[in-house]
Amino acid sequence: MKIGLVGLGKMGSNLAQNMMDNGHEVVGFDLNKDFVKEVAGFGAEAATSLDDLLSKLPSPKVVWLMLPAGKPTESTVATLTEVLSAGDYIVDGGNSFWQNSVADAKKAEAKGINFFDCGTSGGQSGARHDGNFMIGGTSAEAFETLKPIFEGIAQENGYLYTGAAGSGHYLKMVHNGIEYGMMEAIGEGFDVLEHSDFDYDNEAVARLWNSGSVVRSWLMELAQEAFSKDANLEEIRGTMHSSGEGKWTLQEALNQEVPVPVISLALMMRYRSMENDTFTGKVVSALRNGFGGHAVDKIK
Ligand SMILES: O=C(O)[C@H](O)[C@@H](O)[C@H](O)[C@H](O)COP(=O)(O)O
Repeated sequence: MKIGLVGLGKMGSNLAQNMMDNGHEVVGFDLNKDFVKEVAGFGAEAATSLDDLLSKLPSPKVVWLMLPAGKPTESTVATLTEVLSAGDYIVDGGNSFWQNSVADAKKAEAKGINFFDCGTSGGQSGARHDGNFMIGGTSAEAFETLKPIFEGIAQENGYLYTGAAGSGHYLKMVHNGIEYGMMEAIGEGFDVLEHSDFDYDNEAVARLWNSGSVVRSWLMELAQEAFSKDANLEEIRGTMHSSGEGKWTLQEALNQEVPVPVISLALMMRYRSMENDTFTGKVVSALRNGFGGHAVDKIK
């Protein structure tokens, strides 16, 4: 199949190579010309604009987006919905908010365009080989056309058509909520070890836990790899950025009145990590001092 891939950053470029390895042709476009050059070097056909990309695709056209969630994806989907024809396909492979996907699908489907929201997991290595894909969209019947692509680029059992548009990105959102909780628990465990009176070797512990223990996992393997390069992670700060999916999971859980204490605290810890000091801390410290005369740490 010939696929138009828009967005050739780390994920898009790896996905392009994965698609080509699996016998598909890729026409690639990115606003960054260097990225286009790079995938052309791997054998993809280079497009100079979105229009150029579309002109190089046979009908029905399959246009796959690997763009940052939010404006870049939304504006590209809006343009594609205008210019594509009934029977064409849009696949949003980014981390879009699921309600945006529901709205995008509605507009596309009103013109007869098939819309699929595809949560993509497995990081950069998953995009390159044996990825994991959670796909909602227009219909199971329309999905049959895209199936051969997923058969090749996903690992065995690594893709699922989950039903109506929005359900793919909804599932990816919850997946990432779980990811927040798991990573926070791993981080906290190593923090306790770090503060203990014993002298643990973090890399050796991660390797041990990866060798048959209950908490063996890809995340633990990544921890092992990180500790192998920097035994106590002295070179990196503990600020934990977030792109929104943990927040969306919590918001959805609140809407549905589902208790998610672990995910919500993991998210709060990410926010806390972004501040050196907190106003909460100052207020609590002042109050302790007020009622109990407890010491406060002065800034100067
Ligand atoms: O499953 C995955 O491969 C990851 O979840 C991937 O999609 C990405 O690394 C996260 O979106 C980061 O999310 P945060 O920036 O919110 O941690």
